[in-house]
Amino acid sequence: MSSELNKIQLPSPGKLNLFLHITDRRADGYHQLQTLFQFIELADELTFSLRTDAKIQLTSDLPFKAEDNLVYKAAATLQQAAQISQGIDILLDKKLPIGGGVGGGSSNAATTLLALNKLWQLNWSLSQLAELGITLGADVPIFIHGFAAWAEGIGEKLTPVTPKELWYLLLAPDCHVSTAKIFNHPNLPRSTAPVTFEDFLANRCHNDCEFLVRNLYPGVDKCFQFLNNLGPVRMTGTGACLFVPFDCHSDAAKAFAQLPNGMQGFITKGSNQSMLHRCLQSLSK
Ligand SMILES: C[C@@](CO)(OP(=O)(O)O)[C@H](O)COP(=O)(O)OP(=O)(O)OC[C@H]1O[C@@H](n2ccc(N)nc2=O)[C@H](O)[C@@H]1O
Ligand SMILES: Nc1ncnc2c1ncn2[C@@H]1O[C@H](COP(=O)(O)OP(=O)(O)O)[C@@H](O)[C@H]1O
Repeated sequence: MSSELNKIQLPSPGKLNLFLHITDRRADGYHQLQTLFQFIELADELTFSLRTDAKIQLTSDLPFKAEDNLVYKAAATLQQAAQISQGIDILLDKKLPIGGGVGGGSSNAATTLLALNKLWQLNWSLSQLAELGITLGADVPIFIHGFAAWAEGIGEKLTPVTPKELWYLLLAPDCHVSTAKIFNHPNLPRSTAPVTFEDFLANRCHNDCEFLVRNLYPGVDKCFQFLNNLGPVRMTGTGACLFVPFDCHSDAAKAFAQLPNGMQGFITKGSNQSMLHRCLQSLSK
């Protein structure tokens, strides 16, 4: 890559938790998980342009202060950790549902760390960036590493796996589920016995948050019941998004066509390598 690089545009893809089991709760309140992360081809877009001063300027149409955005926090945290006096202009074009369990905030933070590592010529390793990233959100490391993974711990112990790259009908119910609210709820199951990848392949896995979220959010339950007529539904993360797998695009499209007006749905493909990393690889050629 050219050392004169001063602008870069990168995708920031979402993820699905193909299953999510809670196996324990740590003394600090965080939950021990087993989950399988796979990327989807649906993505936000971020544009980064170097500034001549040290300011970090973020433009987005999200309805909260730039300083509260994980993109800004990622840039500021890296700038401080690397003791860099260069700044950045960032434009965030949001396409992923917010607070939906597709990990948009964490993905945006990871894309920011990877982009600034290049533009600020820091040469940090992926492991260094992931270590910094986990202080911003539990899912940042998976987006930094960019491969589908079996995850344990709080989501940071990653083993690459290659589940089938199916097509998904993804539905975003019209509500935001707070991750903290679900994890703090007394009725959340917290002692699912550990499973293996073979259990996943044999369809012996589920999402431990799903039942509770459907109970607390009638809008999620309504979408769940609708999708249940189209195929095996599952929730991603702590919700609210739901997905149904299909073997091919045309089957997913047929199901999509049956969505009632007003339900926000997407057809997207699962991917075992993040489109961000495919893009970074093609830039380095
Ligand atoms: C559980 C997952 C699975 O992908 O849910 P989604 O957010 O994607 O729905 C994520 O790891 C979530 O990651 P993220 O949304 O970044 O969570 P964080 O900001 O780190 O944590 C939000 C809050 O959730 C709780 N929390 C989070 C992760 C975890 N393993 N145990 C927890 O108990 C903590 O109370 C924490 O304060
Ligand atoms: N760049 C960002 N994109 C989305 N949400 C963000 C971002 N920065 C901060 N947030 C905050 O993080 C919360 C969780 O957002 P998101 O990552 O989309 O959820 P999830 O982890 O459930 O997929 C939002 O409600 C919002 O307040």
